[in-house]
Parts: sequence; structure tokens; C-alpha cells
Amino acid sequence: MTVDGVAYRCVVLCFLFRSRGGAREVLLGLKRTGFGTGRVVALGGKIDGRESAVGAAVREVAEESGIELARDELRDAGRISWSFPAQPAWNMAAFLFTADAGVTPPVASEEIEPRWYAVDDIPWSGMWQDAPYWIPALLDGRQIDARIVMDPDNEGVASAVVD
Ligand SMILES: Nc1[nH]c(=O)nc2c1ncn2[C@H]1C[C@H](O)[C@@H](COP(=O)(O)OP(=O)(O)OP(=O)(O)O)O1
Repeated sequence: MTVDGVAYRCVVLCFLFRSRGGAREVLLGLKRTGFGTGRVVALGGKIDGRESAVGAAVREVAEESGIELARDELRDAGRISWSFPAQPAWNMAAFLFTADAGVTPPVASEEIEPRWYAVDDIPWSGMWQDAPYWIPALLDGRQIDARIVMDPDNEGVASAVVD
């Protein structure tokens, strides 16, 4: 995808939810390989070839957690772009989805180690620094349109607009 002449790699992120003892939990995972290794992220990854965003989300959730979702179980949670001015090859745009996880327990994959977190106990310090700017709105059930610009160190947040 290209915006104003700048290229963005298209990815999907899917936030799965469940209820435990009246508390709402979200499935996040420690990334073990590839981009963002060592960070806690939602399940997701690149959209392959001519695959649709929903198709990619169903595939990535299955590959990374073993949880099989039907396409119509995914809810559109909006869009986000991350721009890395100091490293434009890392620019990414994600289609965001949410879904209820059902009862299948997540299984760790080579790529990610999934774990349930209470929505009021998100491990912010282990996540990308932009996560607190946009994930709370998504946890509230809002559909978002977010644009994040990263600092020159590719870690901090230079600006974050969340509509
Ligand atoms: N600033 C940022 N904040 C954030 O919360 N997530 C980010 C981010 N920048 C990138 N991501 C996410 C989006 C995407 O799901 C993930 C990296 O994409 P991929 O999973 O495609 O990376 P990989 O290198 O593991 O790809 P594969 O080789 O396809 O497994 O990082």
C-alpha cells in the first residue's frame, strides 16, 4: 500500500477475547521470531499475495495459536499505520480485528507464545511504546483509525493520532 508516495507493508492484527470468572481477558503473545522479537503483541502478520485481510487474520490466528476461527466471527476493529521515518522499510499498515476465542486453549508456536491477560492488567512495559495510545480504545470496543509516527530511535512515539 502507498500513501503520499510512501510504502507501507500490509499486515493484520487480531485481538481475541474470553471471559474468566466475570473478568474479560485478551490474548496477547510474546513474539519469538521476526519483526518485534521480544515484544508482547497481538496475533497477526503479513497479508500474503492476494489473500483478503479477514482471510489473513483467520490464517495467522490459526498458525500462531492453533485457534480456528470462522471468517464471520471476526469483527472489524479499524485500521492503524506505523511510520518509521528513520527506517521507512519498516512502515506498516494493519487491518485490526477482534473476535471471541471460544474454548480452544491457545498453543504456542515457533513465532509467538500466546497468553491471556486481564484487560485491566495489560503488560504495557513489554509492548511497543505506541500500544497505550491505541489499544485501550480497541479494548473498549471502538473501531479506530490510528496513525502512529515513531521517533528516530524507532522505539519512542513521535506522534499518535487515534480517531
Ligand atoms: N509500532 C508498532 N506497534 C505495535 O503495536 N505493533 C507493531 C508496530 N510495528 C509493527 N507492529 C506489528 C505489526 C505486525 O503484526 C508485526 C510484525 O509483522 P509480522 O508478524 O509480519 O513480522 P514477521 O517478521 O514476524 O513476519 P513473518 O516473517 O511473516 O512471520 O508487528
